[in-house]
Amino acid sequence: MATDSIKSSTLMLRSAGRPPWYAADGKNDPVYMVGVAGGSASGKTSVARRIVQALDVPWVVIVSMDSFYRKLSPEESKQAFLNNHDFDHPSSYDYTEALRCVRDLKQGKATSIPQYDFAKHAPSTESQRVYGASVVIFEGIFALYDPTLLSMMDMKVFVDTDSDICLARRIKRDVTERARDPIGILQQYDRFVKPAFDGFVRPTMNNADVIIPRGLDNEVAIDLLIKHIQRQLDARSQALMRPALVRQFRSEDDLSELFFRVPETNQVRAMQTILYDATTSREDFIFYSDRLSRLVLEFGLGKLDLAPTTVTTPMGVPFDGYSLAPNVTGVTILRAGGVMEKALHSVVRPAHYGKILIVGDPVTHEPRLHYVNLPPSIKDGQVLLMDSTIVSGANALMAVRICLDHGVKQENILFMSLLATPHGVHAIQSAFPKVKVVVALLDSHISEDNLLIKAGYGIFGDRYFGTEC
Ligand SMILES: Nc1ncnc2c1ncn2[C@@H]1O[C@H](COP(=O)(O)OP(=O)(O)O)[C@@H](O)[C@H]1O
Ligand SMILES: Nc1ccn([C@@H]2O[C@H](COP(=O)(O)O)[C@@H](O)[C@H]2O)c(=O)n1
Ligand SMILES: [Mg+2]
Repeated sequence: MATDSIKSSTLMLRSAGRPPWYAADGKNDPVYMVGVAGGSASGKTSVARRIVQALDVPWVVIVSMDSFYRKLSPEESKQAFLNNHDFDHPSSYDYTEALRCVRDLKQGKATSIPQYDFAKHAPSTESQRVYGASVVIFEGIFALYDPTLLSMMDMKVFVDTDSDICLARRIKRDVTERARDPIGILQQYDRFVKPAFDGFVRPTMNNADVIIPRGLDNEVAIDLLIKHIQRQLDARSQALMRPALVRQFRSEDDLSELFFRVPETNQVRAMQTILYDATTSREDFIFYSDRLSRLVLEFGLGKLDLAPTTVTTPMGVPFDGYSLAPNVTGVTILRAGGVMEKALHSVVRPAHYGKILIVGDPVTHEPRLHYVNLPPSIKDGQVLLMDSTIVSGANALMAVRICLDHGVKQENILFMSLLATPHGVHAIQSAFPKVKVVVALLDSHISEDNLLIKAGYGIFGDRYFGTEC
């Protein structure tokens, strides 16, 4: 039997969408949490997966309580293999660990979720890294048991399936997926599973907002549930993203002292004019983008913390200066941020390079994280994070969060961009107040859909790479 099939799985569908930290200014709580409880094999995991499928929203994570079974002592483990260990008592779970994960996710933070191996009755050595979610589904027999966890849930669901059906399904599942034999399953069921369901699990039905009789078979109830969650998410996302609200945000005066703008000389204004001119040839667009990239990088590098040093000149005179930052990682946010890499190579010799690929959803234009490649040494030094444009700030927020998750300190991040909106910069500064932001041009004109800087250079990547339609 494949090992994968007997490990508990924390299903994660988080490839797309507005990340929860988009509104990480502490005022909004955009993470929607659903608890799904019920007896063993009642269909909790199946219902949770159906919700994820039907919601079709990005950044959804299912956290299974399987992940939080306590580690057994050697004697307990021996008994477990004899079907004589009680996995159905509330004390068999590590609630502190479950709370740590759920709290992180609820706050829009990344977390590490332990994995469980049912065949070994033991946690796996690996854990699963989750970068955060807009919707968290917490499922397990005791999902509606702990008061602190209950207080974090926006919706509480109990799956109520006939116990005979549960037992039949459990036998089938545990033989095929959890490396068990039917006799052992029945022994464990009589000794622990059934009494615990009656004594501990069923009473948590009282904590539920919604009870789903027959689990997955109850398409009407599941449909209603999904529609309700969708409505809640829509309401939240409108409050967060309505362009009118976003546009009335901030001017340059509202930005913190860690925002730096390249001084607007005539040369800078002229380059801006060329880039903004719809008739500019691609050749010129590339030339002046590269030039502006070098300028913003040179200017931004002036904001890096440097260590003082003294050297001796050829005349034998000591000279007090600085050593250029020894451990710098240049991280480009692809696709458009990649154009700044050329300039980076020409002005600095970073020790390392990294790439984060974020692509806008073709329909919603929300950011999707596709690829992350960051060197392990990134955590020890300063990071130059680069994107050509900051509009809503959503891509930038995602990229900063990923760097933090790789151990980078906020104060070591310098975010550089050619063109930004004040509200995009403000979004970064609200979420990550210690990050320095350096831009060449600031423009507060934004299109109705909140995607383009209206008076700006259009879609930078398309003009630079010649992929305009
Ligand atoms: N409505 C259903 N019809 C048939 N099989 C189902 C149904 N719901 C769940 N199952 C199967 O029953 C087993 C237990 O379901 P699962 O969702 O894992 O339950 P739980 O997470 O509550 O233990 C799984 O093998 C699953 O595929
Ligand atoms: N090593 C273990 C750990 C747990 N169990 C059983 O799993 C059941 C909970 O999972 P469901 O997906 O069925 O909700 C629970 O009833 C435990 O008895 C186990 O058999 N072995
Ligand atoms: Mg399950």
